Amino acid sequence: MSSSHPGSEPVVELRDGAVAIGGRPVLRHVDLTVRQGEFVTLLGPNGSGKSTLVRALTGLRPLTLGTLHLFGTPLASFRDWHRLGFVPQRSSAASGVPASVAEVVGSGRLTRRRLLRPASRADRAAVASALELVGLADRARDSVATLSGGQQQRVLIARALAGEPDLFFLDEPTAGVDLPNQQALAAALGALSAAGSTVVLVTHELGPLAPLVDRTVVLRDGRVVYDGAPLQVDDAHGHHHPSPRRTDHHPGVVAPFDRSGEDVPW
Ligand SMILES: Nc1ncnc2c1ncn2[C@@H]1O[C@H](COP(=O)(O)OP(=O)(O)OP(=O)(O)O)[C@@H](O)[C@H]1O
Repeated sequence: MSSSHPGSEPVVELRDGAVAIGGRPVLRHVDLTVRQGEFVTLLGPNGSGKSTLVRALTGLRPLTLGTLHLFGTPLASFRDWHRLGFVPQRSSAASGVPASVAEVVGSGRLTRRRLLRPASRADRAAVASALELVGLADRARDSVATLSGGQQQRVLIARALAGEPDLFFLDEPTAGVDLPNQQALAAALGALSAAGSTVVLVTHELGPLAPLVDRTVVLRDGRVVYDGAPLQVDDAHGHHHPSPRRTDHHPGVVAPFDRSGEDVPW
């Protein structure tokens, strides 16, 4: 099992995980351990099962086979959902109901708040610091609908950050997002990672996120075919190159392995 943080606690442990949807196998024999503080990217072609894996790891998509532990607790008895943040794929922050940026971000505090209690000073501080982190502090009072698509994506990330998760899942957060917004996102995730949070990120294109990554997992046809040192996505050629970045921060990192035995993992 590959790990860039060999000494730290596992926060996700999936053993022999399988997911079938409508009787069709989508994930098969997936073993994945993510340790506290790791920044892991999930790569793989369209339909390889990346989104399904993230949904399975967050408990949203039931496993057909296998076991999942979150923070050392079996999924069935796990209750600390406020420890997880999740930004799903292709979601929009604008709902049609007029809502300010601060309101949307504040909704990310609900898993930490008692029902019907007004927002506390801690809630307001968490919203403010999440907006600061994604670079939207000056837009707090604006209607979400007035923001660009990339800024709305940052609002959703701030909403997840406002819950102060220590395990953060993002499904293609940079898809369709322009470079300045990608850079703002990279800065936010960099700060989160530097503070010790664990990040699991699905992406097709790393862009400014590349320097943050300390481990890459590649899926193909619902299986893990690579788990090891960071790879860079080469969109033009559809394959990956090993990246020299960040492994030098982890001299204990084990050599990457390729479970398929092929040079190019997809
Ligand atoms: N709700 C669903 N109903 C039916 N099939 C599904 C569903 N969710 C996923 N699948 C199928 O499971 C397979 C894996 O899908 P998934 O979205 O996990 O892949 P992905 O690697 O995230 O793809 P992409 O990069 O396009 O987002 C695909 O063949 C998809 O059609």
